[in-house]
Amino acid sequence: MSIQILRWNELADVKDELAGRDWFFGTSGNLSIKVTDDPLTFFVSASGKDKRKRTQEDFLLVNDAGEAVERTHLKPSAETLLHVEVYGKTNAGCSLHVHTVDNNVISELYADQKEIVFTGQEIIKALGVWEEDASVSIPIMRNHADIPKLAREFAKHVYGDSGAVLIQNHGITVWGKNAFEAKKQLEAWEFLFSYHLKLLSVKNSNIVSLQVQ
Ligand SMILES: CSCCC(=O)C(=O)COP(=O)(O)O
Ligand SMILES: [Zn+2]
Repeated sequence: MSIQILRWNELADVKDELAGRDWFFGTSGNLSIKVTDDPLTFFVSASGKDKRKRTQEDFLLVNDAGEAVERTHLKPSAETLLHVEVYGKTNAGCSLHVHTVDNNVISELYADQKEIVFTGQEIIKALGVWEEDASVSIPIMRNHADIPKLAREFAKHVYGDSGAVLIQNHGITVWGKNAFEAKKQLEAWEFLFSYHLKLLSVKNSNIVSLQVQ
């Protein structure tokens, strides 16, 4: 099987799994997977598609400028330049971007701090951190409608072959060695966001019920 078909299927399978989690609200989200290093080419999701559907037009091959390398009527994701930054600055092989309610709420709640830190959660090991009572943090950056500007700001947080960035009231982008590693990371961050919001909500309702007693 050609490397292109292998990578296409790998990305399509990850897309199906994220779709199964209902992480592609209203056509939001985009995904990419590296195909060749020199010259850089990668498959990126076509813009505006319903990412819950699996079709032959889900991805197109683009170059290091995020432009289609073959004639196609498909448009690369509007946020392809962020994927360009990931492959330009790291050795990552896959990048995933989803908008969830939890990642948007966390990004809004902690926007002023420009990051959120999590400590002492077992799931942190899925992020490759194995020390006892370890902490992990994820940067939170402002959203920009201008995509080249968004990509330039995003690039400031891109280093290391795996990583993650929250974009305020927009979504999370993660990258990793391959599709499996990127998805693992995405699931770990979303677990931490969901846990944190649930904890805040339980604590808050306990305070309210104590006040009314
Ligand atoms: C419909 S959400 C607005 C665009 C966006 O943020 C996104 O992730 C999806 O854009 P794409 O061009 O990749 O479909
Ligand atoms: Zn987006």
